[in-house]
Amino acid sequence: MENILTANDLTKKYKSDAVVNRINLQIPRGAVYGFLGPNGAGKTTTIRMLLGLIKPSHGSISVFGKDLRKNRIEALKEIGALVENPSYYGHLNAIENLEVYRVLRKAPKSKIKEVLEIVGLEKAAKKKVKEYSLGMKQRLGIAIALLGDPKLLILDEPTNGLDPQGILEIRTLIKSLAKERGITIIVSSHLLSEIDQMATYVGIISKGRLIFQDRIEELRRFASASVSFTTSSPEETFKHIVSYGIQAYREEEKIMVEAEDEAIAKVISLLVRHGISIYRVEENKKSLEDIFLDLIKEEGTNVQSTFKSRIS
Ligand SMILES: Nc1ncnc2c1ncn2[C@@H]1O[C@H](COP(=O)(O)OP(=O)(O)OP(=O)(O)O)[C@@H](O)[C@H]1O
Repeated sequence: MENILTANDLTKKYKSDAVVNRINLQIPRGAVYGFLGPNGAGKTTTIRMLLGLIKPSHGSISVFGKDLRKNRIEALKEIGALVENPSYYGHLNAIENLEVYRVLRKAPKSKIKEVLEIVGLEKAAKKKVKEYSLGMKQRLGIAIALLGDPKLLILDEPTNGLDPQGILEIRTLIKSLAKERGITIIVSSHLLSEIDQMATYVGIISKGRLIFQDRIEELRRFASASVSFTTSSPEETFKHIVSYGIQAYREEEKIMVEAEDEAIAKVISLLVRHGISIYRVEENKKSLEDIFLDLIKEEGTNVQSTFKSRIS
């Protein structure tokens, strides 16, 4: 699939600290790309570089096949963004706020009604923005970002601070912008549960490094279950399973095996053949949240090294 945005070796250093450290991003056309990482991981810094708001210390960014450094104005025309608390004129209503940006963007007047409808603010269009809820303000921010008919929308933590209803509304809006309008979206968050519910691709950043990037299904694959065997002789059980060529590991008295039907059936018949009593066979599903936490742990984990091969 064609990448609408790529970043190579992107790095930002403050003094000698690399807060974004040689990351490679690939954002496929039409994706909702969840840019996930704990607070302070480097999401905002990366996004600010993608938007040309700060200069990378090293590396390059290409938007729609063009180098951002050389074609800044042209590239940025195709991008709409909502980055941290946008400033509004509180004493003006949504239409009046949008008018300010419409003139700057040189968009036609008809755009204002259109974007208000897209974000579901048409009924509140004449209300003063200072009376808006945070969720409404975020939707107005997205409306402003849509004024220039962007092909790529970059949203930095758009659901931060919202109540569950507000979060749901923004999430629904993001999904529909991608699905119905074909807009590619990069959306950052520190919550995997958020990203899980709207993203088709995910990039995970931790301490300035990109530690995973792929389709969200690939991340889910790591949430696949393992099966634990509790038997009369863990030692023997482990020995037999491994000698049969099935991957297994020990967790105290339990022997863990990947939960593929064939493997489980083989293990059971093997143990029965060797006269080992099977007390319990249990399925243990690792949640996506567990995987995310594993990934961002200080020390590299098995999961992380498995993921490394997925990052180009
Ligand atoms: N202008 C700056 N000078 C020095 N350090 C900075 C500057 N801007 C950001 N940082 C540092 O870079 C790191 C990454 O910050 P960044 O805001 O990109 O993280 P983030 O992933 O967006 O987190 P959050 O969700 O908390 O905003 C942080 O440790 C931050 O303190």
